[in-house]
Amino acid sequence: MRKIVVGTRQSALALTQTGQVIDQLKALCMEHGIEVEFELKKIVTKGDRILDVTLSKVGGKGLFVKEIEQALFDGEIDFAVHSMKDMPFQLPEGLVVGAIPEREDPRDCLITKNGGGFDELPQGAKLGTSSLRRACQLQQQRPDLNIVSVRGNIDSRIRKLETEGLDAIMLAGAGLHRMGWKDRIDAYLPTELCLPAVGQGALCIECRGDDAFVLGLLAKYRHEPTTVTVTAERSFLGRLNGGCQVPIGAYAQLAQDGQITLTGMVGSPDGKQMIKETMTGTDPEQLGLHVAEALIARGASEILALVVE
Ligand SMILES: NCc1[nH]cc(CCC(=O)O)c1CC(=O)O
Repeated sequence: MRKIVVGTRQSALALTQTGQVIDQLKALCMEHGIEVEFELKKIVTKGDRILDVTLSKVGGKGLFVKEIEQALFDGEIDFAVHSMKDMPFQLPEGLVVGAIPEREDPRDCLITKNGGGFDELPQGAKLGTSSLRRACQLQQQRPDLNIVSVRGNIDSRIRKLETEGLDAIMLAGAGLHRMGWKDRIDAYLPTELCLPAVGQGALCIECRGDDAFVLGLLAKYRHEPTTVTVTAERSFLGRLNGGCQVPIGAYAQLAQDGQITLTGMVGSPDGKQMIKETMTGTDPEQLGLHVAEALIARGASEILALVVE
């Protein structure tokens, strides 16, 4: 029987979502009469070791995936489960996205001290997030908010609500849903108020480009609407060169008739500058490029250049 070794980070969320992927793949194998055994391998990444520095200062997104990709190259693992939003735009030569499974809720949400929603945050409220994208969009609505940087895994961030005396923290709903912590969420932020990160709520199954067995299995697991919408969002990100952690958001939806609607935003961390565009099309890659180019025509590159410095 063929054994497939699955690589993952060792955070509670990573282990939970990888376990869920393996369970779904096992069911799929049963259905198709494919005999496979799965083994989980935990990998400690640089992003997990450096938790006390703002991500953008230590090298951005790639931090969570490099060691895992090395394990793929070395044949120590056969595929890896990542959060799509942690994936850099370009994969290294030889590795591919084997499948994008069905997306969880893409929205950001609030866990608040007083149990209220966004409108109930007190004047000058201390809001914990280290995402420049979240800071930008909430400060644009509420310049009085006092943004406090909090990093760490979602469990430690929730603890910081109390230990750091915050009024609220902002997290991706998807992570909390997957952990079974839905009841901790006090409010969902509509995507019109806070555009999610590119790929938020989606997973990325990465494997070797020449592993026909794994590719064949993963092809059965792919979710078409999620693949289309996330492809549009990532095409947008790629055109803006948004490889590291920058205030960029995007969200695409696919209608019954095949029309994709993509909204993209670029802003400054203080929310004083923010530009947004929405367009519709049928080719996800082209649509992503068009929305990015519309924002570039309105000064997106200049806004982003100030952040990266
Ligand atoms: N940046 C960390 C990260 N990467 C993926 C998720 C979970 C949500 C998802 O899968 O998109 C989170 C936590 C968060 O942003 O709250």
